[in-house]
Amino acid sequence: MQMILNAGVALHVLDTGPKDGAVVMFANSLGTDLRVWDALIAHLPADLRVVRFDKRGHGLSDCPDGPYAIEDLANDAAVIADTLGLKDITFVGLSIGGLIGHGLIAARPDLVKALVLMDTAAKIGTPEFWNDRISSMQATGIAPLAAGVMERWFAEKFRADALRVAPWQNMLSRTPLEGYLGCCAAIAGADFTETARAMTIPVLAMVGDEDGATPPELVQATAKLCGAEFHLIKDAGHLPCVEHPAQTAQLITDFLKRTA
Ligand SMILES: O=C(O)CC1=CCC(=O)O1
Repeated sequence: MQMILNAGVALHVLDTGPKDGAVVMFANSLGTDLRVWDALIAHLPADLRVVRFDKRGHGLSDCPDGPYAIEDLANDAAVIADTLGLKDITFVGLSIGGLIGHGLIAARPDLVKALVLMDTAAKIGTPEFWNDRISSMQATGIAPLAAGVMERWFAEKFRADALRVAPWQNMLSRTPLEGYLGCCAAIAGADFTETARAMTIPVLAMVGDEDGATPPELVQATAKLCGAEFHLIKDAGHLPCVEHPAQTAQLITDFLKRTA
């Protein structure tokens, strides 16, 4: 574990695997921290250098005052990459993590050689949708709404076992409100349609068939814009890395081999 500083904001980073291994960098979703990748990473080849981080306002990273812009979050990723000397990154972005990936490619195309889009799109929702979410969360806090969010995050089969859902609901409920709302504002302002259209690097896209946050049609539309290959994960919601870690790790491993 280490902390990397970007303009006074300390970011929690985990950098594992051989330092000379091919680099895979992971960015997680709204209301989750880097543990969302634990199960998937356990299925990846051991010779990879795996870097993951808690975006600002989440996990063990600092929570500066919001709102944030997606460019702030992409800049955090760039500073982490530069501090660690990362090159030729395959960037894996889940939901807002995918927007961070697009932002990183737009700002620092020299860093990224391939992109994996998991349950994400070039533009997620509308500014009105996110402003409504910000207003209701400001009024109630996160915890009272967290059970409803689980219906978007997980497929029906997974939700049948309350003890499997509990850690993720707790993770969401314990996210700092300022950090969560700051990231909602970043999503509201993010539109990478043109970046996606201009994509020249290889892209892999995948989505759960029961994703209630970024539905399959939305993810597939972004995949088309990027010229990406597209995979539908059965019996999965918005976090297929949690529900189907072996399958999603295999898709990434095969993609890494094809793009090596
Ligand atoms: O609504 C959710 O919690 C799902 C989600 C949307 C953007 C993101 O990162 O997660």
